[in-house]
Amino acid sequence: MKADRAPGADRDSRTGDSRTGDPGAGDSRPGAPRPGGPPAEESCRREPAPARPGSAPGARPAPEAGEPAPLSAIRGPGDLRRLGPAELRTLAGQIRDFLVAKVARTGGHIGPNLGVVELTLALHRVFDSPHDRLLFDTGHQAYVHKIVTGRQAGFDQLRQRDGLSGYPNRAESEHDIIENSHASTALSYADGLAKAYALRGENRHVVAVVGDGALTGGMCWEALNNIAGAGNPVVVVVNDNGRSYAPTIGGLADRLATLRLTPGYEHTLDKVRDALDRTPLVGRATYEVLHAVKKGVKDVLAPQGMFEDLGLKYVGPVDGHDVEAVESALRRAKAFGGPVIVHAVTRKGYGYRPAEEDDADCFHGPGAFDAATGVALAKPAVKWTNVFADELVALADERPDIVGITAAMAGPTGIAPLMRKYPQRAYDVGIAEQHAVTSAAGLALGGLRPVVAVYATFLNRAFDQVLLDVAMHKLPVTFVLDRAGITGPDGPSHYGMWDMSIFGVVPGLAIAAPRDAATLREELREAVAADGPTIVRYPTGSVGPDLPALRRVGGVDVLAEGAAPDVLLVAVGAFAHLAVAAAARIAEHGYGVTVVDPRWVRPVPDALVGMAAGHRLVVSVEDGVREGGVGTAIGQKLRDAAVATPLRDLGVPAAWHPHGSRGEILAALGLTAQDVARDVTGWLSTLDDADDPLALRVDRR
Ligand SMILES: Cc1ncc(C[n+]2csc(CCOP(=O)(O)OP(=O)(O)O)c2C)c(N)n1
Ligand SMILES: CC(=O)[C@@H](O)[C@H](O)COP(=O)(O)O
Ligand SMILES: [Mg+2]
Repeated sequence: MKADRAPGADRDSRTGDSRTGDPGAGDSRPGAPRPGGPPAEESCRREPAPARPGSAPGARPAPEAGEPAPLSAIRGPGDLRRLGPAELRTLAGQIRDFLVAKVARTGGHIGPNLGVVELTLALHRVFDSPHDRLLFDTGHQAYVHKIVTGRQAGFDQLRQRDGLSGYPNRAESEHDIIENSHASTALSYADGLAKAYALRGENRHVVAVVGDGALTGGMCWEALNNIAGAGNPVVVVVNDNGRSYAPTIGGLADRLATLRLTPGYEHTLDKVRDALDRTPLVGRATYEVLHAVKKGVKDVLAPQGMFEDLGLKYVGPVDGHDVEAVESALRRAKAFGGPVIVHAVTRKGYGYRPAEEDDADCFHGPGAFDAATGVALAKPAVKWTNVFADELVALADERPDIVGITAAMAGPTGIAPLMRKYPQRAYDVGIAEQHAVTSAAGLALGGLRPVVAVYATFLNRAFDQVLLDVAMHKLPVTFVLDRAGITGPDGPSHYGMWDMSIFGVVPGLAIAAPRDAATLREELREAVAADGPTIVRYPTGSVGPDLPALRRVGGVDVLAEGAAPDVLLVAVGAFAHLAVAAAARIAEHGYGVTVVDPRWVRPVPDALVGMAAGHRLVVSVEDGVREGGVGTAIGQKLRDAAVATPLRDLGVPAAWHPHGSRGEILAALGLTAQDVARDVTGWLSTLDDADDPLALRVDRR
């Protein structure tokens, strides 16, 4: 039973990647489908499903006459189990309509979720959540799971402050478990859960849904090794749509493609089966014999030894958009009683033409868009990512040793333009940040100048590789961290707030935090010219206007200064704009403020010591975690230099801050110009009154 297409007028597919304003990632990237290689299956493009006679081309066929409208009646998984095939078909179509209508308004992971409608329905019909545990790797594809577990009403506030999370969330539902949006963790959770149930004698199934992209992450294979070894009844559902953002790369992707795209094998089998079904008596027996032969045939034509050699039973490939076929595969897996892989072949964006035809990333995670056309609603703006992408290509034009690395995010991190212009000098390593770092170390040892572009939050998992494989070897690798600081809609596991603290302690590694486009270009060039490892980090979203310096002292830019040296306000990165605005407010109270941008924030520049000694108070403000951050490091440097000027450091508290918009979260943390001005003015007036300059209370909220 095939899925229905969501309604959709004929419309142009969205042009390019709205994240980077990239006019559309050509597919000349390494690892992209080879010309003449597998069919456009990986491009999430597909032939439109056959519409019912009489319906408009591309429109979803009208529900079958007399079918009940099941979506509104679905309040929990139990309601799914009462549905027959026709109602499931209607429900799948209604869920697609629902997803497009809601996510068009809020933005979110529409593509991944359109691809798992039937898969999720089948999961909840075969397994008994929450007694059985359903885990979603990365979790961005759990909207359908939320729809069928009683949370339809929350989608109007999807990913908004105090609204529904875009990922599973235990506070929302007993059906949810993994809240971490970092890929490749679900199988390890599943291994642990299954071991716990086995030890406690609890008869509960553990099912983990993992994407083909997440499967390129090393932790998955560590987990599979253990799952196979433990022999517990873990069901691993590989949601294979051939994509991360771009087509999934590497040998694993090729093997999965072989499995799902061996038309000869599947076609031959269908033909043989049809022919024999028409042959009475002997036909059936003959087919059973052939079916036994099938294993051998399959091993030759579509070798899935990869999994079976690990000791994992393999079931599939199964059409992930056919609820009955998926259910049948899941029931077999459930009954198997040991570790089993169910290989479901799906399509990202399935059933919504703008997503199906979006070659960039199949509407992986767009902002708000016009449901009728798929066109992004946000006005294109120059983003930090665009500035980096352009400067990297300029650098590559000048220096043949410059190469780029991405962990399956060439578009979102700005590596795509380099990949298009110099396909041999840009590497997509899959969702494998640890490998990306040490592979970059290898590239550097080989005489090249690697630039590793990842989101700040994802570099956390590669701390050891940065520390020992790169920095201990003093290798000139540059890490460009996009989405540094508070991002917003993706919630706490996505906040790139840890980098200046955890990587700030790495010996020999220098961290730059540009404040605008001009300093991003300048500091990127300084970074790739450095002898040792460097990080350049900047926030999500559009880049503000350039903020020129009055002068530069020892590498530190002076951005503003007042009549008297009352307070030295040290602004980290993009917070320079906030600091300059706060300084104007503080000046209204008669205090003089010197605003400086250190540019290179770790190690702390020496020039700050002299500047601090000449002021009554030092205040730092950073879009990063406060504990162990730049402010902490400045305080240590002042103490080491016996400079007694009191210091107060403002930053993001080390805590799990709930999702919302970046502005809302920063305001809630007191990181606005108004809040900073109020704090600094308060501290200065305390200094005026106190005879002990250190009698400063820190009454941060
Ligand atoms: C460690 C890590 N790196 C990068 C990402 C960004 N990311 C989110 S989803 C995604 C692609 C996932 O592909 P796949 O697992 O195949 O799921 P699909 O979106 O195709 O359903 C990536 C790279 C992440 N969440 N975690
Ligand atoms: C699930 C995931 O990790 C990414 O898809 C993330 O949601 C992208 O974030 P941006 O929207 O900031 O690119
Ligand atoms: Mg995928």
